Amino acid sequence: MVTKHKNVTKKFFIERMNSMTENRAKEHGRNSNVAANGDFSAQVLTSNGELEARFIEDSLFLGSSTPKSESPKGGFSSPLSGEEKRKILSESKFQRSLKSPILSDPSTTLTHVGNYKFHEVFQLKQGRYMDLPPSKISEMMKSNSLDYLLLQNAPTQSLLSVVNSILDESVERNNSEIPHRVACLLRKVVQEIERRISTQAEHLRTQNNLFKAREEKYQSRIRVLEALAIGTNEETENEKNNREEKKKEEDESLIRLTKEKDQSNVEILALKQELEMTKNHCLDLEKEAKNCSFELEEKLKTLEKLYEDSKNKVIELESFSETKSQSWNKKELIYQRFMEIQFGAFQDLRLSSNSIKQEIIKAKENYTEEINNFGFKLKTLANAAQNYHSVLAENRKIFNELQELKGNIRVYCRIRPFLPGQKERKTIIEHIDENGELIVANPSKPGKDGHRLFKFNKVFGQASTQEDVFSDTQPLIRSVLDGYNVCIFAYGQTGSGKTYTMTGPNASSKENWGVNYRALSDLFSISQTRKSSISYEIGVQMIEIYNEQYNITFVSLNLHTLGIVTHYQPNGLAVPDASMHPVKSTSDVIELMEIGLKNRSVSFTALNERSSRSHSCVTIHVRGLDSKTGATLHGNLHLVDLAGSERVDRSEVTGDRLKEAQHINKSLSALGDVIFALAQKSSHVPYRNSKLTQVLQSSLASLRNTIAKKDEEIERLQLLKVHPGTGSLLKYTSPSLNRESEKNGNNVPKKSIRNSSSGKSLGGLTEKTTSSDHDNSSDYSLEEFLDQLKNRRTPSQLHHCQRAP
Ligand SMILES: Nc1ncnc2c1ncn2[C@@H]1O[C@H](COP(=O)(O)OP(=O)(O)OP(=O)(O)O)[C@@H](O)[C@H]1O
Repeated sequence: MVTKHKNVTKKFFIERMNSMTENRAKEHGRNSNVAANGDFSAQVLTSNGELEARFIEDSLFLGSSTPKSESPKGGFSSPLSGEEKRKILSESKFQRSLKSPILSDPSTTLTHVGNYKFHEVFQLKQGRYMDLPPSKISEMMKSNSLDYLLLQNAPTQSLLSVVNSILDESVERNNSEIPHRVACLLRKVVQEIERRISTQAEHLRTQNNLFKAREEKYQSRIRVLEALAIGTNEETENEKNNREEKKKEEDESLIRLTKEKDQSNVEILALKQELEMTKNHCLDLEKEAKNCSFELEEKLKTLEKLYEDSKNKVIELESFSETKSQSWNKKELIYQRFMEIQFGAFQDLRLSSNSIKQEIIKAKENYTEEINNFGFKLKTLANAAQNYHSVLAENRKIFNELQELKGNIRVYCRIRPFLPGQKERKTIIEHIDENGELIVANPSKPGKDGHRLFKFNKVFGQASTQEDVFSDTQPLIRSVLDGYNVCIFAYGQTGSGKTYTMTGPNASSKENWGVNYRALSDLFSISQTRKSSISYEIGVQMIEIYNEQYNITFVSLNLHTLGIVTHYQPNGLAVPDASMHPVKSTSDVIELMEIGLKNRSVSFTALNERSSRSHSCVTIHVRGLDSKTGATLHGNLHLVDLAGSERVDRSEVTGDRLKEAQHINKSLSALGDVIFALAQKSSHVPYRNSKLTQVLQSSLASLRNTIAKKDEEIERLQLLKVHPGTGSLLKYTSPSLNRESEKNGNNVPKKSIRNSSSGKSLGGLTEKTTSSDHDNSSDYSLEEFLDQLKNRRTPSQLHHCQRAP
């Protein structure tokens, strides 16, 4: 059985080798007799343990296929002996199975060597070697490339072919002599071949030893296997299977290991790269560490310095805090003392606050008591206040009755002093009585005729002030606020001081204020004192009458001519377009009146540098509302500054100025007529004879009622006669127009009536004239006006007188 197994194994090897040989032979395209004969020269065990039989064709012996060779084994004829050839052949037979790296694939050896192509060299045909010139052979021999390549890289078969060719050529030519150089070449070739053979032989010996060892090994295995096979075929089979499985596992493990190895290699590579990177990184870190350490050293130095500084500062601060704490300790002590004082004061305060509290309680009680008393007193006062209004009304009534007793029409005379620069003359004023009598001297007439007596309500001398003049007017202002109409006229010849008396030289100083401003100022002050019971509204109108035409002096500087007013205007001027300006204070009135005065018509005359050529009329309307009763009061105050009257011949005026003078005189005569008619209770009062009387119609009409019926609306008329105190001026007549006054004997001395030589009683109007002479220097128109009052002369007569030379 063992033998059988041996044969099977041997057979297996043989078959395997044959198949390989066949394949090899196919590759080389030739028939291998050796394979066919089942001859194999060697067995090769691969590293995997796989037996592989290789038939290695040795090209060295394939050279026997050369057609020229006579040798059945493909040998070649050479000078070698037959023994040597056999030896070579026997050795070749064995070595044929060996693989020679040099001879294994001649086709793959160099095809290009240096500048020479290998096949060119070995394609040199027979006979050419001999034909080569010595120089060419020498060159070839000298050529390292040829020599080297020929020997080192040329296939052995080729080398042998070359040698054979050379030898064959030499034999054919029967030339026993071989050129030296060829011989050298041959020797070299032969040497190379010998070297190769010896190398191969050495290699083969080594291989042989190896094979022998392996063979022994395999044989021992075979023996083991045979033993095993003898033991049990099944086990063998199993073992075989196990072996195969093991082999498979080993293969798998090998593959796995290989993979693991590859993987490990990859990992190693990655690790190496990582290591490299880490090294670089470490280098960078080292650099950074160096830099950092350098910086840290610097910082350390700085910090040390700072530490030193801070140490010093700490020392300083400690000393400073020491001093501070000492000062604070001192302060604390002071504060403690202060607190103690404060605490003591606080205690005192608490005590005093308690006492104040007690006092407050007491004061509260007193206060309550007083409040109660006050309440009681207040009730009494309320009762008194209730009575106050009735008392006030009573007072007003009594006051106005007193005014009426004094006379509703009053005439005052003011003597103007000499003006600075005026020629000093002897005054004609001889005596001024406190009762209103004025005695004027006429030096041109001797005896009794040289004196004239005039009677007025009051005469103001040359030394009288604006205040003195106003003092007698003042009560009338109160009457306006009580609802009376008051008319104050200033008349007199040009330059006698009418405007001075009514307005004053300038409004800037209160001392110089005339009747107008003082009256208004009084009006406002009285209205203020009464405002708790009566609230007043005050308005102002101002017009001028120039050449029998109206000018509304507040409107503008341009004169504004209006038509004649025909309708009756109660309590106001009969001029519809004269605007009413509400005023709140005296300054408002001053402002308005200054505008009016600027607009007033003035011109130069021989008697007065700046003569007022118009009648100026300021009307103040007062409306009072009694807050308790709701009753309303209406009163108005006319302040009339009449134009200067003059004798036309004396004033030496002509043209427009003459016309102005005539208009002025005419209107003054008309005023005299109206007053006379009113005093006479005449059925006809000639208001329409002049614009002046038309404008004042409503106010003058109430005068008539006053005279007729005492209970009705009362009008008061005050005539301020102003004349210069020079000797050249007129004899004067003093009218007292109040019949009631006359009855009471208040205003008109009986003596005057008795002594009247030329005058007649005119229903209460009396006059006393001590001289009937008409002084040429007298004021003609005024004279006429007064004469009219005395003699009831008609305006036509007056007109006639004016024309008389
Ligand atoms: N009582 C007085 N004291 C001082 N100067 C006075 C007095 N009265 C008038 N004068 C002065 O006399 C001059 C004439 O006065 P005023 O202009 O008032 O007269 P008049 O009567 O209004 O004149 P006319 O009728 O022409 O307008 C003025 O310079 C004025 O200052």
